[in-house]
Amino acid sequence: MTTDRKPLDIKICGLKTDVALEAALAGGASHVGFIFFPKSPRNIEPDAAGRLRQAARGKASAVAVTVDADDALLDRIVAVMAPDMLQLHGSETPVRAAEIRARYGLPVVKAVSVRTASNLAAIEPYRGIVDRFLFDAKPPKGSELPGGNGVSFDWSLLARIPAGTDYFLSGGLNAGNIGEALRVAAPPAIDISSGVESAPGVKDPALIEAFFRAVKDSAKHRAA
Ligand SMILES: O=C(O)c1ccccc1NCC(=O)[C@H](O)[C@H](O)COP(=O)(O)O
Repeated sequence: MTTDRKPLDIKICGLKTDVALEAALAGGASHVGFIFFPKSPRNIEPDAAGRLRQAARGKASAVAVTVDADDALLDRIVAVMAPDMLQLHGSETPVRAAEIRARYGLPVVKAVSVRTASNLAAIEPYRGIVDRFLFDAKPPKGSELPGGNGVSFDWSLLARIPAGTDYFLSGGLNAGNIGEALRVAAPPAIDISSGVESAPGVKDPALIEAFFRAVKDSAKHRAA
């Protein structure tokens, strides 16, 4: 059987070490993400991220994740790390997203937090401005992190997204639930962070490998 579906993009986010990066690349990550948010256990300095992104060059797209960053921080990240893509994971407006895209000439991913169908309407003003969305769960009460909380949302809500919308399905994915997530939402791309960690901010190569294996197994399952 042949299919004209694009291969699934897979982003491993919150990388901080060579070992974790190697595991992500060995598994076949299309994207590797670096978090620039001091409150996060995954926070990384631009020069360290630049060294890792250099090792990923030609193998995976490097994504710089920021939260309502000002131009000074973005200038520094872009100059030092040279990302392929910018992920905006805060309350950036469509105007701000457009400014950032124009200023750096880089593709922009806008994170949107989802709990109910009405949250998905939030993407409409960003259409034609950003290159891709990332649908994540709303952070649990009390969390200081807008992402990386290991919480998922109702994937069936994504059935309402207009066909052709490019997005990462994110939030609470792991080797145990990715098969079901792919079956329910059939997303063009997926993103994972805490589901491949042994402790907050500590990526576990064995969990990364298990995640890629689960993705492959589920694809085999669906093709059979
Ligand atoms: O991961 C973080 O610590 C983080 C902090 C601040 C903004 C964004 C953050 N993560 C962004 C991501 O793209 C995560 O991969 C995404 O939220 C999914 O995380 P998880 O539910 O842990 O898989």
